[in-house]
Amino acid sequence: MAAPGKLRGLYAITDSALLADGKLLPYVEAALAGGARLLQYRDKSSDDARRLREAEALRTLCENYDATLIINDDAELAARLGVGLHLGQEDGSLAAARALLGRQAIIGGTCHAQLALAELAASEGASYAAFGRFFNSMTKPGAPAATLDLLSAAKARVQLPIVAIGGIDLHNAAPLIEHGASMIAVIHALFAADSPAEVEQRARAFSALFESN
Ligand SMILES: Cc1ncc(COP(=O)(O)OP(=O)(O)O)c(N)n1
Ligand SMILES: Cc1ncsc1CCOP(=O)(O)O
Ligand SMILES: [Mg+2]
Repeated sequence: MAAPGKLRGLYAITDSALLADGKLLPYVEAALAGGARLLQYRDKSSDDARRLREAEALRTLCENYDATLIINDDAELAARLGVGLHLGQEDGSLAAARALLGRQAIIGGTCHAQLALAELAASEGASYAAFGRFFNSMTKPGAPAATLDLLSAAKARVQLPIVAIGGIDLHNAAPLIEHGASMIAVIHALFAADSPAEVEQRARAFSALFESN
């Protein structure tokens, strides 16, 4: 199982549009330098060769910063690289992914706004339960809405670290942590930036929220 300290802090997620034009590696490195603990490679394309190349490069970066790479949606790619995995409700079985990736792998599951999905994820061997979206999300506007009350209930009932996602920025993140999120997953408010320096500054600010909570 994952070391407990790994599953607390900023969870950075890549976006192919925001990180086009050579930005992927410098912007991700900046997020890691700023303290991101998990890095999810989220690329919806079917260009398998590029996906493998990029994921390998991200794995090296994560190793350099003692962070963990998580692959979105693609259990085979995660197995090939020996890294973690995030699965949504339509992305296949958590139990099968656990069998494929082994006990040590970090495997997360999307639970939208439903405690029952989190309890199921726990029983199937997930490492964390992800709830959200909590706010308006530019990246995934149609994701089901979750509330702070749900987070409190999940903290009390679900035996897994909780990830909050969806429209999270530096102004709205703190209450999520106060209500039980052990990680906050961020795309737009981290990577829609003009420079790697700006990404690093934002990542530091997100990470600092976990020191005071
Ligand atoms: C940490 C985290 N939480 C939720 C999601 C959403 O997963 P999913 O519902 O499968 O949607 P896509 O991201 O695949 O569009 C996630 N990726 N990461
Ligand atoms: C993948 C995903 N799942 C629920 S909301 C979301 C998008 C998160 O991105 P952003 O931080 O830009 O709202
Ligand atoms: Mg998915």
